[in-house]
Amino acid sequence: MKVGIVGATGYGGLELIRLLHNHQKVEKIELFTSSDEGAIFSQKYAHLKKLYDQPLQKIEAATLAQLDIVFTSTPSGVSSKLLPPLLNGTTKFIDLSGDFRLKNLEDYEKWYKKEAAPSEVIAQSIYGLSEWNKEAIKEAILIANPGCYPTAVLLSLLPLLKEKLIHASGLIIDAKSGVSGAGNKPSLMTHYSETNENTAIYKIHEHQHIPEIEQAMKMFANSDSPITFTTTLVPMTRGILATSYATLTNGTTEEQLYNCLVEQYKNNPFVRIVRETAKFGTNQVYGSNFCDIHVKVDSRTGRAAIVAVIDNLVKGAAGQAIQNMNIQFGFDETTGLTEVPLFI
Ligand SMILES: NC(=O)C1=CN([C@@H]2O[C@H](COP(=O)(O)OP(=O)(O)OC[C@H]3O[C@@H](n4cnc5c(N)ncnc54)[C@H](OP(=O)(O)O)[C@@H]3O)[C@@H](O)[C@H]2O)C=CC1
Ligand SMILES: CC(=O)N[C@@H](CCC(=O)OP(=O)(O)O)C(=O)O
Repeated sequence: MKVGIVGATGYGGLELIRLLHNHQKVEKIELFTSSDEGAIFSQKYAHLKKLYDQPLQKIEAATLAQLDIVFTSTPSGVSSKLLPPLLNGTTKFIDLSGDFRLKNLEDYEKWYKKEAAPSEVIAQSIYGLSEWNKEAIKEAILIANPGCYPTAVLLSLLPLLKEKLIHASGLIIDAKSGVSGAGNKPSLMTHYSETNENTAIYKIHEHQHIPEIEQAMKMFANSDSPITFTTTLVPMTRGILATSYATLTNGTTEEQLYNCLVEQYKNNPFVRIVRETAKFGTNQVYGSNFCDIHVKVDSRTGRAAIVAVIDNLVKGAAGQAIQNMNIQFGFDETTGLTEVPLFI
């Protein structure tokens, strides 16, 4: 099949290339840019020399229409305008930005502080949380790939909320991310001298992933309590660790939480439930499409800590997007995604 990547020069785009390179069903990868048409890709990225010595192409509807699938790995606020005129009913699109995730346009404009995508396009987009929306993903023409933080949070909490083993109200979610989550555009936020030897909380109670998490909790677990969600930037390149603190419903035991997660994901190769462990961290999923989940009950307080780790660029972005492509095209879900985590 023929695949296009719009935004190939960004971190999400580079990760799509790395993973699609070894995908058995992909015969051709075409790369598109909005800013550097004609540039030889491997001259921008030396690690791709002899692999991608091809020119970056202009984003044109007619060119994209010849491809089976196009990934748009462009910033929120860009995808909303770029993508709608490219839709042709045949080529499938997977967008990595936040522009087609929120069904309520007012929510988008409030949290992203940008103009929303056209409502008719939002209406046809399918939320690409692979493990929870497979039937809809199979039929989708436009997939809104989930945000990196929501992926970790939702995979770990949805089964427990659905089975009412934890209270939906009063959920506190403390998530930490590596700096690549902010993309490759330099900023004061991600400048080396601001991130090295530092850990900083940001967008407190204002993060754009709050409405996305709440929307999916309602959609998949019929739970509509507001969440407290905070994000912290830590001095590492990749990785998200999201810890949720939840009050247990009457009599829930650690065993029940564990069994519920195991049962939910028994046929899902990328979600691993880790039982006893001395430590639990982002390096156990580094470079891979795994989401690892660990739960621990505090009997003194009646609360559980539910922890999830992912690689933000893989399960949090490009890997999940390819998993969705596999589901859409009827390939084995793991095709091209069998990398063992780098760990050390
Ligand atoms: N980084 C992460 O961990 C995650 C990112 N995401 C989302 O994925 C998307 C891509 O993220 P990421 O790769 O990190 O971002 P980057 O900033 O690294 O890359 C974005 C790319 O988009 C292209 N672009 C910028 N402006 C335009 C435009 N006006 N028209 C077309 N293309 C444009 C640029 O390429 P060029 O100039 O060549 O066109 C740029 O390289 C974002 O929406 C992000 O929110 C989602 C989950 C995780
Ligand atoms: C570390 C870091 O800065 N992460 C970004 C994640 C961006 C993202 O995924 O934004 P979309 O909703 O547009 O996809 C953030 O917290 O905003």
